[in-house]
Amino acid sequence: MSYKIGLVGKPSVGKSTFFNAATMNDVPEGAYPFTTIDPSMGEAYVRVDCAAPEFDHTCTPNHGYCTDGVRFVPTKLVDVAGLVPGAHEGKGLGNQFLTDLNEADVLVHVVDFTGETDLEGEPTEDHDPREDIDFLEDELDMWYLDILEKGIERYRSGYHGEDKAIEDDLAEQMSAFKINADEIKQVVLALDLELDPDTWDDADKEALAREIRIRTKPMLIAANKMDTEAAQDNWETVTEDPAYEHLTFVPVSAHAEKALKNGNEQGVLDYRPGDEDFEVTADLPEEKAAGLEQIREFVTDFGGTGVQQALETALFEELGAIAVFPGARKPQEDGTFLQDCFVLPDGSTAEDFAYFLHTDIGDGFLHAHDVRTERQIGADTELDHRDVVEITTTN
Ligand SMILES: Nc1nc2c(ncn2[C@@H]2O[C@H](COP(=O)(O)OP(=O)(O)OP(=O)(O)O)[C@@H](O)[C@H]2O)c(=O)[nH]1
Repeated sequence: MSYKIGLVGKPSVGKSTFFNAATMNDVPEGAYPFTTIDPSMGEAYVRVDCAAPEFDHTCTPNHGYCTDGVRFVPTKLVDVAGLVPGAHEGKGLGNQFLTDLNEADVLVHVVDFTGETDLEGEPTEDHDPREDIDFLEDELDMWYLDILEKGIERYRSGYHGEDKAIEDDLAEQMSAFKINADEIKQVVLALDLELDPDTWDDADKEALAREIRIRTKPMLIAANKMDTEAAQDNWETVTEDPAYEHLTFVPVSAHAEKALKNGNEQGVLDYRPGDEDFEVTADLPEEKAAGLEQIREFVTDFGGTGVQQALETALFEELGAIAVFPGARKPQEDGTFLQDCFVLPDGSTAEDFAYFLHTDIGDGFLHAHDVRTERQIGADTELDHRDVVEITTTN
């Protein structure tokens, strides 16, 4: 299993630039974990501080790569195409769009913060980026509401027989969103509603759909084009608006990330993705050098281009995932060390991790060790981000 981060956004916001920059990586040949012929799916990487230096060894990653103690762990990035203009006028979201959305564990909504593209992606002035955020949230809520209503229908038609509970029917109908009956029950009660759809009015259903959407489809806003004054002018207005408190914003310049990755590829600069600075290693024409200095100003001010930051915040904060290294204190006989680093759901236990590695390892689970502290940990122990865990099996 590997996580999928879905990239969404209306046309011309810089989604392609973001996607291309994030998936363009100088990865050693053969180190790609996913083979795909789907151009809308790419390999991106999230940074995790490597555990190897703590053991005074060098890691040998199976997938991704590691530079100066920073491990680049592969994750899937899906370009969710088709946030179509006019969708809000009743056409609704396209099928492919919904299929892609269904599969995405977390969304990064790329928003043009300059306000210079309208809802259709055409050039304009003074467009409020909040409209884009509302637009996508409303569309998602309508989609969820539709499914919620189908669940209510199902309940009313008595599909589950006499002993039916509304949360069971809703969970069944919403199985693609990975939410169970218990969690649905919690949401209903948290909204002060009864577990009886006959008592829900339209506003209640909308609130319920929205709450389930927020819980099951975490979303982060990549405030793009922040290298421009227009975008910077909008930043405060939008991010400090209390109506958007439920969202996390990351300032991004997809353009800067793409330029730095290009420079790296051409061998004219040294840039490690996500870093706050880079080194120019070639003599460049004046114009190009000046352009890079502008980018330098941006990355030093904003702590990076924001592309890596957006992906990592989406995965590790919005989704709450953790990265875990399977391993031992010492390299193997063949010199390999900490070859893997896996991204797991929040709350994963030592036993979950064993099953994640292999069914046989899960079935034969005897005990696990926290390699750092050398303490034995039980099957039910919840793991933390960056744990190094060794599992002992009966076979
Ligand atoms: N200033 C600035 N411009 C950017 C940035 N990212 C993208 N752009 C520009 O925005 C325009 C649209 O970028 P694309 O990446 O093609 O946008 P898109 O959202 O994929 O658009 P479609 O391909 O039309 O769906 C291009 O002119 C880019 O050069 C950025 O970070 N800063």
